[in-house]
Amino acid sequence: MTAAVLSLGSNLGDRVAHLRDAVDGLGDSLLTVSGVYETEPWGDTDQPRYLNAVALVIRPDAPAEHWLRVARDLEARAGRERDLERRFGPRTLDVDVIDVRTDDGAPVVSDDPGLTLPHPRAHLRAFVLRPWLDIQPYAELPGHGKLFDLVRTAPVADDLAGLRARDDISLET
Ligand SMILES: Nc1ncnc2c1ncn2[C@@H]1O[C@H](COP(=O)(O)OP(=O)(O)OP(=O)(O)O)[C@@H](O)[C@H]1O
Ligand SMILES: Nc1nc2c(c(=O)[nH]1)N=C(CO)CN2
Repeated sequence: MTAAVLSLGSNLGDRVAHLRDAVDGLGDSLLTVSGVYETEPWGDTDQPRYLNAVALVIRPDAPAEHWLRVARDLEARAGRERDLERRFGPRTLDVDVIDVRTDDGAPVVSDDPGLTLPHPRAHLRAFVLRPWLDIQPYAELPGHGKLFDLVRTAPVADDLAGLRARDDISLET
């Protein structure tokens, strides 16, 4: 069994529909999903604001790579096009694998560029950590510490003001 934390983001087209389709696409694997946050673009500021959320998924006998395939499938279904000129540019749907745990709760750690775990930029991203805190308040990002500490220290703390909870949108199925 592996459990994974997936980050979902959208800033092109019908953002809510893209997030809802992604959550639907997780099917029986979905354990729970966070609230939705409107967030300032990170890494490349000249683009529309994102809607972000985080999902917790679980599946018997799934290796960590399974979650990367799931992420890529969901992005493809949302018609995501890669702009090689803009690494952090706009997209219909972005699904990142943030953290994967085995049966005993041990984190999967990998420096494979094809699947780096935990996600190498997650500790810098308020748009990942704040929604994650909604669903696992005592979670730890391996190598970086507790979420509740990360969101209270720079650089994440400085970016929290740019997040707005969208309580009018629910991704619960
Ligand atoms: N934990 C991970 N989650 C998702 N993709 C990963 C991960 N680790 C490595 N990758 C690789 O990163 C490559 C680029 O993925 P992608 O285009 O989604 O990046 P990005 O979303 O633009 O940037 P970022 O990963 O910083 O959010 C993919 O080919 C994928 O194999
Ligand atoms: N706020 C926000 N900014 C981003 C996001 C995202 O999901 N949310 N995804 C990116 C892809 O790497 C780049 N920047």
